[in-house]
Amino acid sequence: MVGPMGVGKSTVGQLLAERLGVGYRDTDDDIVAAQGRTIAEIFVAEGEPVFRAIEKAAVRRALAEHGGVLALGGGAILDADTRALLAGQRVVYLSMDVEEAVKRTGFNAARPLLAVNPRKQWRELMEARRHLYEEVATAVVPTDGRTPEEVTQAALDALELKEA
Ligand SMILES: Nc1ncnc2c1ncn2[C@@H]1O[C@H](COP(=O)(O)OP(=O)(O)O)[C@@H](O)[C@H]1O
Ligand SMILES: O=C(O)C1=C[C@@H](OP(=O)(O)O)[C@@H](O)[C@H](O)C1
Ligand SMILES: [Mg+2]
Repeated sequence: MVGPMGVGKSTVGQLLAERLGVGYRDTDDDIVAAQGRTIAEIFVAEGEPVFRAIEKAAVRRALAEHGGVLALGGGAILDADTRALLAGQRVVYLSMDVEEAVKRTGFNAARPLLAVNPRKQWRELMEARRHLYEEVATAVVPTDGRTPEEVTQAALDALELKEA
């Protein structure tokens, strides 16, 4: 699962794993567990480049170890090596517009990249990232106005996978 922060990768990833009868894993959770700190704490203490290096290793490990549904952090696709690792995988890009993003995240401090001027930052972030999400995706699923269950069904349809 890839897409911007707050789009529902973690929520839909878990529902999708249940529907498919496979395991679920989330690289942000892996990082928090391994580091014993929140993502926000790592950003503040170490800065984004260090977080990205930690994240890259976490994605590599998760892809090697895990065969079910994997949710990535929204910025993981910024790394070219990570994008290369995603080649050959089924990759669902969950998309949304900025107003949906406001509703989903509440633009709160838990997401450090949106802490100052959230709407502007979100638009800039998407300008920098949209083509990368599209590059790695094998399926694009719009989430605007859809419940997590509806998004999950749309993802299943888009992947043309049968339920377990
Ligand atoms: N389709 C949806 N409709 C409304 N709210 C959603 C939807 N998907 C997720 N959410 C909510 O948006 C927030 C962010 O979801 P999350 O799964 O953590 O996104 P991500 O992992 O992409 O950052 C959560 O509060 C979640 O409950
Ligand atoms: O888009 C990003 O750069 C980030 C997204 C977050 O994950 P979610 O997409 O699950 O919110 C988390 O990895 C970190 O705050 C950075
Ligand atoms: Mg998440």
